[in-house]
Amino acid sequence: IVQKAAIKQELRKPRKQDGAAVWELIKRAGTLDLNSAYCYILLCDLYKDTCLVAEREGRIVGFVSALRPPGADDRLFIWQVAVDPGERGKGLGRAMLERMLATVAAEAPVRFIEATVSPSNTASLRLFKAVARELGCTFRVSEQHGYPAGLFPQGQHHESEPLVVIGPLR
Ligand SMILES: CC(=O)NCC[C@H](N)C(=O)O
Repeated sequence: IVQKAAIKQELRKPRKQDGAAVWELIKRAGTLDLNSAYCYILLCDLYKDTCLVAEREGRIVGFVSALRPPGADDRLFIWQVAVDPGERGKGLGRAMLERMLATVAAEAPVRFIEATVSPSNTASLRLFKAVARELGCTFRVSEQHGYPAGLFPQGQHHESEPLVVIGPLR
Protein backbone atom coordinates (compact mmCIF):
# COMPACT_ATOMS: atom_id res chain seq x y z
CA ILE A 1 0.00 0.00 0.00
CA VAL A 2 1.42 3.38 -0.95
CA GLN A 3 1.09 5.52 2.15
CA LYS A 4 0.11 9.05 1.25
CA ALA A 5 3.10 11.17 2.20
CA ALA A 6 2.29 13.08 5.36
CA ILE A 7 1.65 16.65 4.33
CA LYS A 8 4.23 18.70 6.25
CA GLN A 9 3.48 22.28 5.43
CA GLU A 10 2.07 25.33 7.10
CA LEU A 11 -1.06 27.04 5.76
CA ARG A 12 -1.06 30.72 6.60
CA LYS A 13 -2.23 34.16 5.49
CA PRO A 14 0.21 35.69 3.00
CA ARG A 15 2.34 38.79 3.52
CA LYS A 16 3.35 41.21 0.80
CA GLN A 17 6.84 39.68 1.01
CA ASP A 18 5.32 36.43 -0.36
CA GLY A 19 4.11 38.08 -3.59
CA ALA A 20 7.16 37.34 -5.71
CA ALA A 21 7.26 33.66 -4.63
CA VAL A 22 3.54 33.37 -5.39
CA TRP A 23 4.20 34.78 -8.86
CA GLU A 24 6.95 32.13 -9.33
CA LEU A 25 4.56 29.38 -8.14
CA ILE A 26 1.83 30.41 -10.60
CA LYS A 27 4.43 30.42 -13.35
CA ARG A 28 5.58 26.90 -12.33
CA ALA A 29 2.02 25.64 -12.03
CA GLY A 30 1.55 26.37 -15.73
CA THR A 31 -2.24 25.83 -15.77
CA LEU A 32 -3.36 29.26 -14.54
CA ASP A 33 -3.44 32.81 -15.87
CA LEU A 34 -0.14 34.35 -14.75
CA ASN A 35 -1.00 37.80 -13.41
CA SER A 36 1.64 40.47 -12.84
CA ALA A 37 4.00 40.21 -9.87
CA TYR A 38 2.46 43.50 -8.73
CA CYS A 39 -0.98 41.84 -8.69
CA TYR A 40 0.29 39.02 -6.43
CA ILE A 41 2.09 41.45 -4.10
CA LEU A 42 -1.15 43.46 -3.85
CA LEU A 43 -3.23 40.31 -3.23
CA CYS A 44 -0.82 39.19 -0.49
CA ASP A 45 -1.12 42.66 1.07
CA LEU A 46 -4.57 44.18 0.60
CA TYR A 47 -6.48 40.91 0.06
CA LYS A 48 -4.59 38.84 2.65
CA ASP A 49 -7.78 38.04 4.59
CA THR A 50 -9.14 36.01 1.68
CA CYS A 51 -5.82 34.59 0.44
CA LEU A 52 -3.73 31.73 1.78
CA VAL A 53 -0.26 30.28 1.10
CA ALA A 54 1.13 26.81 1.85
CA GLU A 55 4.75 26.95 2.93
CA ARG A 56 6.92 23.85 3.09
CA GLU A 57 10.58 23.94 4.16
CA GLY A 58 10.67 27.65 3.42
CA ARG A 59 9.15 27.34 -0.09
CA ILE A 60 5.73 28.55 -1.19
CA VAL A 61 4.10 25.40 -2.64
CA GLY A 62 0.47 26.41 -2.61
CA PHE A 63 -1.68 29.53 -3.01
CA VAL A 64 -5.38 30.37 -2.98
CA SER A 65 -6.74 33.81 -3.77
CA ALA A 66 -10.40 34.59 -3.11
CA LEU A 67 -12.67 37.56 -2.64
CA ARG A 68 -16.16 38.42 -1.47
CA PRO A 69 -17.90 39.75 -4.60
CA PRO A 70 -19.19 43.25 -3.73
CA GLY A 71 -22.95 43.18 -3.04
CA ALA A 72 -23.04 39.38 -2.70
CA ASP A 73 -22.00 39.05 0.91
CA ASP A 74 -22.89 35.37 1.23
CA ARG A 75 -20.64 34.32 -1.63
CA LEU A 76 -16.97 33.52 -1.72
CA PHE A 77 -15.35 33.69 -5.16
CA ILE A 78 -12.24 31.53 -5.40
CA TRP A 79 -9.98 33.28 -7.93
CA GLN A 80 -6.96 30.94 -8.20
CA VAL A 81 -5.95 27.64 -6.63
CA ALA A 82 -2.30 26.80 -7.30
CA VAL A 83 -0.38 23.72 -6.16
CA ASP A 84 3.32 23.25 -6.95
CA PRO A 85 3.72 20.46 -9.54
CA GLY A 86 5.86 18.51 -7.06
CA GLU A 87 3.17 18.63 -4.38
CA ARG A 88 0.22 17.33 -6.37
CA GLY A 89 -1.90 14.34 -5.43
CA LYS A 90 -1.45 14.83 -1.68
CA GLY A 91 -4.71 16.67 -0.96
CA LEU A 92 -3.04 20.08 -0.61
CA GLY A 93 -5.56 21.85 -2.82
CA ARG A 94 -8.43 20.51 -0.77
CA ALA A 95 -6.69 21.30 2.52
CA MET A 96 -6.17 24.90 1.38
CA LEU A 97 -9.81 25.33 0.26
CA GLU A 98 -11.12 23.85 3.49
CA ARG A 99 -8.89 26.15 5.53
CA MET A 100 -9.91 29.14 3.40
CA LEU A 101 -13.60 28.37 3.90
CA ALA A 102 -13.20 27.86 7.66
CA THR A 103 -11.27 31.15 8.00
CA VAL A 104 -13.63 33.26 5.89
CA ALA A 105 -16.83 31.70 7.25
CA ALA A 106 -15.64 32.52 10.78
CA GLU A 107 -15.95 36.21 9.81
CA ALA A 108 -19.31 36.04 8.01
CA PRO A 109 -21.47 33.21 6.64
CA VAL A 110 -20.69 31.72 3.22
CA ARG A 111 -23.66 30.18 1.43
CA PHE A 112 -22.13 29.76 -2.02
CA ILE A 113 -18.58 29.08 -3.12
CA GLU A 114 -17.98 30.14 -6.72
CA ALA A 115 -15.10 29.93 -9.16
CA THR A 116 -14.48 29.80 -12.88
CA VAL A 117 -12.74 26.70 -14.16
CA SER A 118 -11.79 26.02 -17.77
CA PRO A 119 -12.91 22.63 -19.15
CA SER A 120 -9.28 21.56 -19.62
CA ASN A 121 -8.49 22.13 -15.93
CA THR A 122 -9.81 18.72 -14.91
CA ALA A 123 -7.77 18.64 -11.67
CA SER A 124 -9.44 21.84 -10.53
CA LEU A 125 -12.92 20.54 -11.47
CA ARG A 126 -12.20 17.34 -9.51
CA LEU A 127 -11.10 19.43 -6.54
CA PHE A 128 -14.29 21.51 -6.45
CA LYS A 129 -16.43 18.39 -6.86
CA ALA A 130 -14.60 16.80 -3.90
CA VAL A 131 -15.14 19.91 -1.77
CA ALA A 132 -18.87 19.92 -2.67
CA ARG A 133 -19.12 16.22 -1.68
CA GLU A 134 -17.27 16.95 1.57
CA LEU A 135 -19.71 19.77 2.34
CA GLY A 136 -22.68 17.59 1.35
CA CYS A 137 -24.06 20.10 -1.11
CA THR A 138 -24.58 20.40 -4.85
CA PHE A 139 -21.94 21.23 -7.44
CA ARG A 140 -22.96 22.74 -10.74
CA VAL A 141 -21.30 24.34 -13.73
CA SER A 142 -23.14 27.26 -15.28
CA GLU A 143 -22.09 27.90 -18.89
CA GLN A 144 -24.33 31.00 -19.01
CA HIS A 145 -22.34 32.63 -16.22
CA GLY A 146 -18.60 32.95 -15.83
CA TYR A 147 -16.42 34.30 -18.62
CA PRO A 148 -17.01 32.93 -22.14
CA ALA A 149 -13.99 32.69 -24.45
CA GLY A 150 -15.39 35.59 -26.49
CA LEU A 151 -14.66 38.02 -23.63
CA PHE A 152 -10.93 37.52 -24.04
CA PRO A 153 -8.77 39.25 -26.66
CA GLN A 154 -9.02 37.45 -30.01
CA GLY A 155 -5.31 36.65 -30.32
CA GLN A 156 -5.10 34.96 -26.91
CA HIS A 157 -7.38 31.99 -27.77
CA HIS A 158 -8.23 31.90 -24.04
CA GLU A 159 -10.43 28.98 -22.99
CA SER A 160 -13.96 29.67 -21.73
CA GLU A 161 -14.20 30.05 -17.95
CA PRO A 162 -17.62 28.64 -16.96
CA LEU A 163 -18.84 29.44 -13.44
CA VAL A 164 -18.70 26.61 -10.91
CA VAL A 165 -21.14 26.98 -7.99
CA ILE A 166 -21.06 24.95 -4.76
CA GLY A 167 -23.98 25.46 -2.42
CA PRO A 168 -26.12 26.42 -0.70
CA LEU A 169 -23.94 25.43 2.25
CA ARG A 170 -25.94 24.39 5.24
C1 LIG B 1 -10.20 28.13 -9.42
C2 LIG B 1 -9.16 28.58 -10.40
O1 LIG B 1 -7.96 28.33 -10.22
N1 LIG B 1 -9.56 29.27 -11.48
C3 LIG B 1 -8.62 29.80 -12.46
C4 LIG B 1 -9.23 30.98 -13.16
C5 LIG B 1 -8.29 31.63 -14.19
N2 LIG B 1 -7.95 30.74 -15.27
C6 LIG B 1 -7.03 32.13 -13.50
O2 LIG B 1 -5.99 31.44 -13.60
O3 LIG B 1 -7.08 33.17 -12.84
